[in-house]
Amino acid sequence: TTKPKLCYFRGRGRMESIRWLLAAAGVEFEEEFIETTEQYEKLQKDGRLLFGQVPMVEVDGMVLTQTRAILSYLAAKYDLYGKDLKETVRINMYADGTLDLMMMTAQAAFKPPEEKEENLTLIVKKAKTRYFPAFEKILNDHGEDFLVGNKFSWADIQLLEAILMVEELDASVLSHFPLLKAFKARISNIPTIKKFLQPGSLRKPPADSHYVEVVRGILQF
Ligand SMILES: CCCCC[C@H]1O[C@@H](O)C[C@@H]1SC[C@H](NC(=O)CC[C@H](N)C(=O)O)C(=O)NCC(=O)O
Repeated sequence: TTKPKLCYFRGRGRMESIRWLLAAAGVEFEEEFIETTEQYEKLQKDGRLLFGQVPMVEVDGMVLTQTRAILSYLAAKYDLYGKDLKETVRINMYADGTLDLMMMTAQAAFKPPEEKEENLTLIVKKAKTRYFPAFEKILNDHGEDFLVGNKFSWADIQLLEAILMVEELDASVLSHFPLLKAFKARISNIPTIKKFLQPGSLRKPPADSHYVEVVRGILQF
């Protein structure tokens, strides 16, 4: 079978959660990096970007865009989306929350220098006062190893990804969240995730100024 092909910039952005989900599911994928405006315009001209945007993933004979549509398709395809609708809606709630948090970090690199520090402080504050307390409570109330149905799901993958992303901004961010600390250790040790966290995997580094310049140049913003 042909591997899924991911088409995005050479960075995290909105594509990183898709890389995480595929890696956690043990699915190998290929990547096409958009480095020039010509590449981007060709994709648009060829009608491969429904709304003229990326991420775009070619999988199962389809050309998919819209990050959440792609994530939910892959979560369902790899049995990471709950056993019934009530589990699925909880996974969606948790996934949307972590996506909101991760999009804040994705856009942080694009803030003007004078706003950078304040914005990063705000992200860590949101993580510590809004998102992590919610997940700490879920783990506490359900007393299970995973967020939903005592089974590994897409929600667990996104929460770990979000935790690691915020720890890159403030390494002590979990100091008041013991259950999240244990969750992080547990999920990081799942073999497919452990492998993805090692050097040499297709995981992307935090955005640097070169990445920001390339994306700005291509998207003309
Ligand atoms: C570090 C990542 C930040 C890079 C910038 C990205 O963050 C997003 O805010 C924008 C980009 S991602 C690239 C952007 N894609 C989207 O905004 C997709 C949004 C869509 N709802 C989705 O979820 O996939 C893009 O193609 N824009 C061209 C343009 O709309 O004409």
